[in-house]
Amino acid sequence: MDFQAVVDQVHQEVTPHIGEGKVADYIPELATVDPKQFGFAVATVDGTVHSAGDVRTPFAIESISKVFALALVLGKKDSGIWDRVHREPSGTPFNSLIQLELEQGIPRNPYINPGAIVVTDQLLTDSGDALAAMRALLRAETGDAELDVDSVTAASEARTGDRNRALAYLMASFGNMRNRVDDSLDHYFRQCSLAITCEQLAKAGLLVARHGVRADGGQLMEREDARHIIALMTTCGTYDAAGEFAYRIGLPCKSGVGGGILAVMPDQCAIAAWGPGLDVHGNSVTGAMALESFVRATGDTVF
Ligand SMILES: NC(=O)CC[C@H](N)C(=O)O
Repeated sequence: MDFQAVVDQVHQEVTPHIGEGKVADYIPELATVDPKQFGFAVATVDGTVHSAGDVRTPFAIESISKVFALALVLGKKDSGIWDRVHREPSGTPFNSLIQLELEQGIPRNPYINPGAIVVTDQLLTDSGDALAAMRALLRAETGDAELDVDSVTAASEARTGDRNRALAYLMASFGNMRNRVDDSLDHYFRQCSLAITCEQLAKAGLLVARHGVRADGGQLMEREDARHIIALMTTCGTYDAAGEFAYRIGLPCKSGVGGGILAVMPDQCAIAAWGPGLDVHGNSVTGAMALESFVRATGDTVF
């Protein structure tokens, strides 16, 4: 398939819509991002990248980091993580508290905020430094030794992170946190603030598309673990819009409020779309549009 032609077509189709949606403003630093940006990149499993638009502009990875945190935790056998987080779609917003109390502090899945905080807490226990582990992984998979946290965004997340604190302390009250709540949250806020470009995200996503095989050929996790990560992207990766994403796009996706969406076509490619304007569920408007257009052009879905 001529992926570059497909990527160019996607870019052309989305261009009239660039700027649509609303940038996240509950994290003040994200509100300063120019909404009139858009990038689209496809990395095929052989490592080739095709891209168009603003594909070398860094943006905050936000909740897409949850995929990589889970990969690192699953890469270590017997972490016991599935005793601490379930695997069902929540049908609620990513930072909702309601279900968490009703379900005794066990989050519905690892891709909503409480689930991701538990995963980061586990990674902190396993590695001694969750942020360092994730940054090292992303540096290795993207080939960019400079990839790092945007400290202004991280400070902004921490300053306005009361909802995440409430989630974490509620879980602690049920005995579902292993480290000091503030320590785990510090790693969580910084992992969300890692700055990544669209091209880099597509490359890093190959880790998932290749079922755990790293850029250097090593195996981060077992093939079955990667299959689980992909399944959860389909059912929970875009929160209370996961059903709509499966219907419209038909690819496993993980979104973040920085406007990025990572999608994978297992054993074929990883696709990254970025547009800062979000819909009411916190998913990128142009990112979703781009993925829809990509699937229309290729005819490839997992269904
Ligand atoms: N959906 C998201 O990207 C949420 C991540 C964001 N850092 C938060 O914790 O609220």
